Amino acid sequence: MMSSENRSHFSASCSSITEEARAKINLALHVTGQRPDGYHLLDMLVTFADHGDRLEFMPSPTDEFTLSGRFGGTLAGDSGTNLVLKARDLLRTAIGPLAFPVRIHLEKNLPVASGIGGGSADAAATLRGLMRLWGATLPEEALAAVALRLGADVPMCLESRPLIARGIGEELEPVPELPAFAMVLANPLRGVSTPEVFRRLAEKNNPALRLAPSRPQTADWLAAIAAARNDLEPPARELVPEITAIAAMLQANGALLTRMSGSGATCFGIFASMTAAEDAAAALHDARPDWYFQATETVSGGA
Ligand SMILES: C[C@@](CO)(OP(=O)(O)O)[C@H](O)COP(=O)(O)OP(=O)(O)OC[C@H]1O[C@@H](n2ccc(N)nc2=O)[C@H](O)[C@@H]1O
Ligand SMILES: Nc1ncnc2c1ncn2[C@@H]1O[C@H](COP(=O)(O)OP(=O)(O)O)[C@@H](O)[C@H]1O
Repeated sequence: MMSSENRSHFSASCSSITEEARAKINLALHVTGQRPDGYHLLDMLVTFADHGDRLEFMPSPTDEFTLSGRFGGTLAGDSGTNLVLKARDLLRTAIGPLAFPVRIHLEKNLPVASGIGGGSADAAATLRGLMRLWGATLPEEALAAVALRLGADVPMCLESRPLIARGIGEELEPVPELPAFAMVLANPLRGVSTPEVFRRLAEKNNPALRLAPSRPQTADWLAAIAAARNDLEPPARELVPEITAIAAMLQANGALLTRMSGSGATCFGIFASMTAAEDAAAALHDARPDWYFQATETVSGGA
């Protein structure tokens, strides 16, 4: 039953709050070791796309969760295990009685289990949105701990701006010099299991990521990114051979640089302009209408 406090929240404000859950892109991902608990130590250069899922939050007499969007159906069957609801429940426990019932709607535009952190971005957007809706404040460390419990990528998705992430993703350093990139995200719509890719990794102690601290020019950044790696790409390519094909398609359509993001299978191509990226995405869509191609501009570090 709803308490009188909850009822007053519901009647006082039926306006909704929206949050963007931007796709996360690992421009580089170096696996540098493994912790005793099995988690891998990573060095990552990460940025975020101006494209992603969209969440809406509003007070409600009872908790509710609904889904829509191109990939909403993929998650509909197991909404009980959705990271959005895990984030809501963990935050509610941390906040206490202020956390009245909510209706949450998730427009799922990002492919699931695709290396661009859709679930992590949704969880982070839920933390941001519900903090606003509930008018709650939590010490920064407490919020960071809630985020990390939800997944290694959730702390960086809370930030959603260019950064270097180390450890398993809990050590974050902003990169304000990173420029925006015109990009195409490409995915053959075969989900990849992150633990399975890590299990197949042949070498766990690889050289760390080395980037000079300040490179304001896009061409310099492209050269630095090209010199880095995604160590998860070879094992992911074994699991999903289409990754090799999709990277070649991006290149054939004018990408200056292509790489896989996260544990795959999404690959990104960086283009000279948004017009070039949009033209490439349209041509790729015509070639494979059953795959996912999305032109997007990434956020700049200075934004
Ligand atoms: C690989 C990355 C790179 O950004 O991205 P995605 O491919 O998921 O997008 C992430 O580190 C993924 O983070 P996230 O998706 O939150 O992973 P979690 O749910 O915490 O972990 C899922 C499983 O992956 C493995 N895992 C994950 C992270 C890590 N540093 N080492 C690991 O070995 C573990 O087996 C873990 O049980
Ligand atoms: N809101 C959500 N969006 C996507 N996946 C989710 C969500 N909630 C739970 N999951 C589960 O989390 C796993 C990882 O999903 P996702 O974050 O999309 O992967 P990745 O980080 O590789 O892009 C999937 O197996 C999926 O079933």
